Amino acid sequence: MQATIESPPQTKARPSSAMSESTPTPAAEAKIRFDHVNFSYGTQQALYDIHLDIPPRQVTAFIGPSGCGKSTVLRCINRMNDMVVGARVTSGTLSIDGDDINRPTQDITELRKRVGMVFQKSNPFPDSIYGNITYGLRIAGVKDKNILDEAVETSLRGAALWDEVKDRLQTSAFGLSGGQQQRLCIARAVAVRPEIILMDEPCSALDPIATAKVEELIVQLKSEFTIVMVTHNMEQATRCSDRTAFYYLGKLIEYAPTLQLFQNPGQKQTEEYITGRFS
Ligand SMILES: Nc1ncnc2c1ncn2[C@@H]1O[C@H](COP(=O)(O)OP(=O)(O)OP(=O)(O)O)[C@@H](O)[C@H]1O
Repeated sequence: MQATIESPPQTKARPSSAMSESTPTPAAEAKIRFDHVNFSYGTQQALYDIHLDIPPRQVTAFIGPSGCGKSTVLRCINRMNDMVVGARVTSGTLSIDGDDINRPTQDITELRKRVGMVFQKSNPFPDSIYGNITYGLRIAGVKDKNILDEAVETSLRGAALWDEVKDRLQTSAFGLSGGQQQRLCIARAVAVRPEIILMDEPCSALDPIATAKVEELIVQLKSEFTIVMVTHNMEQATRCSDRTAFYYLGKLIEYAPTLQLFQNPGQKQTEEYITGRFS
């Protein structure tokens, strides 16, 4: 039996090696499902038998030491790893709403419409605030100014940025502070109404006040979006996420409700990592 989201807590938290001996059971509520996924960069295997269900409209955090594979798992979800020559899923299935996203007929542009991404370092386009938010809609062919205006206001409100920027929408996005730029990038991701938003260490370049705003935003956004975030900050995982996955050396060691994982870890390696006794 795999680490399905309906399982009782004790059975959710298990090492991937234990999962690999089991038979998958469909989880009706899984938005994203990794089913025994192995992944390699060329000849170097980076992920081993990743098996987890990510529920819809919750925040799932990925934690673990540097190089353990968190970002690789995240980038499998929107096939960002395709951009690396030789990188590929070597076995297993990764599905969203039951559809295998690595099937030959998968349209990558469609996939990336469904799966937005926010990066570690904010990356506004060299354009106005308005231009940044409307970019995705304009390349999708939306020309109606009323629709674009409404999307700008809704997205900026959704990213808790509207009040701060509503009087300077036509000014450069580079004129915003680092924290505002990161919230702008979240608003830009939200504007195209994806189903899933991936966040790779979204607060690592921010000060504590900007971090608090982005964390608050992440918690608000989960009412509409499925959020998966990589973080090195365990307090952040505790504050923001519903479920946490701990990885080590390319393996999923433990996956459980966040409070359970931090208060009562089921694996020795998890306990050593979260208590800072990891060697
Ligand atoms: N583009 C790449 N080409 C080759 N190997 C890569 C590439 N990206 C990552 N790797 C390797 O895959 C493994 C997992 O890396 P990944 O970046 O997913 O780890 P991570 O847990 O996100 O690390 P960090 O916390 O430092 O960002 C590492 O051994 C890394 O060297």
